Amino acid sequence: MMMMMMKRITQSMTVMWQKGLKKSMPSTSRAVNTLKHNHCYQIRKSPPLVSLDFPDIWTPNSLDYDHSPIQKGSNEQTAAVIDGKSISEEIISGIASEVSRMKESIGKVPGLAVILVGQRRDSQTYVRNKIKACEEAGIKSLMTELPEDCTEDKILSALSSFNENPSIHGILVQLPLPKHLDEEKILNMVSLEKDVDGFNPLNMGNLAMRGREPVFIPCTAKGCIELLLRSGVEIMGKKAVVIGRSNIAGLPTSLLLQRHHATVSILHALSKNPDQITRQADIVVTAVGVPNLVRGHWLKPGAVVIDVGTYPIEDPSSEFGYRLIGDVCYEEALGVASAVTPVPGGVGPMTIAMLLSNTLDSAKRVYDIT
Ligand SMILES: Nc1nc2c(c(=O)[nH]1)N[C@@H](CN(C=O)c1ccc(C(=O)N[C@@H](CCC(=O)O)C(=O)O)cc1)CN2
Repeated sequence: MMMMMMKRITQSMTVMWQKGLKKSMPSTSRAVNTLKHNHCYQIRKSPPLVSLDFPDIWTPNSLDYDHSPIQKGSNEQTAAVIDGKSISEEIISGIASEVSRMKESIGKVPGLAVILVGQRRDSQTYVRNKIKACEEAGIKSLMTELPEDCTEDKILSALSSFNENPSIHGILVQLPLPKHLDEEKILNMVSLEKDVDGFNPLNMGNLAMRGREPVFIPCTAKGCIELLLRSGVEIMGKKAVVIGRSNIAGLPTSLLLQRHHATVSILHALSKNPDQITRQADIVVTAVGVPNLVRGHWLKPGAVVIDVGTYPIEDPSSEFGYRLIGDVCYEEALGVASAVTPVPGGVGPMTIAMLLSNTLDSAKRVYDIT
């Protein structure tokens, strides 16, 4: 009975839709031909896909930047500092124990391969830190360094040999790549089962889709969620704002927060009145690399703030002549938020811990260890 009623409703809806369509469609073929030449016909074609390929440039004109002086220590500190460095050390020490058990039981260890192209100082530091962390955890690492002007073929051939190497369970290409290289083509070449960065579009697509599981979750996004969970922050049902929509950090973090059932808004360089949107958020994750973008008054009292941004500024007094600052005006945030990650020592070390965790998971999958 129910089925029949449903069928009738569907049929009558189809008839109504067709009638409506007929009304708006010309009845003779001559009229159809005439329409093909005017813009009404165009409306029935799919609209062109809007490209995301322009860079999100955060200029003072695109945003209501607040240039008022930073309120250093004027408010009493309400926020706890989320110590990403020590949390990451704890995680890496757990990974080291698992690796040592794996070695004892099957005589194998996880292996990570890193490809670094060019001489960017920041990329060199991150890769050095990744290799050092692998050593601490007992993970084998291989590294291929290529010159700035290397050809795409050189990278593809290095990738192909790592893809085939059974002692390598994770492969990453350090980003960004020099401009002349086709990042998409290169990342597509990383075998899905070894894509520990989670940047293969199939992994990212599966992360975005209901009922699908990515093989790997991008490390920075995973690190942000891990920091929230380990700090006892509830995500389900909370309003989260992610500032930035990069493939490396903003996009996967917004997808992962959705998976954890937050209500997610994404802000970018063309967003209007970003401060009004962030002020409603329980959780703010910012990943744009604009120093001090998020001022104290951008935050709701008690919000949790995760700062992914890192921006080097000259500092002759520091060991390497520079120091890093984040997207968040840290001193102001401390007086408004309930918890804040510092830069350095917040999300950065977690990115590396999550890379090791993905590499260990990959090896466990290969050797069928639970
Ligand atoms: N292939 C990838 N490329 C890039 C990624 C990535 O996840 N995969 N993310 C960023 C850079 N990144 C990892 O590669 C990364 C950034 C920062 C840190 C970190 O530990 N930062 C420290 C400070 C380090 C310093 O002394 O400069 C901190 O914040 O405390 C680790 C990894 C872009 N590219």
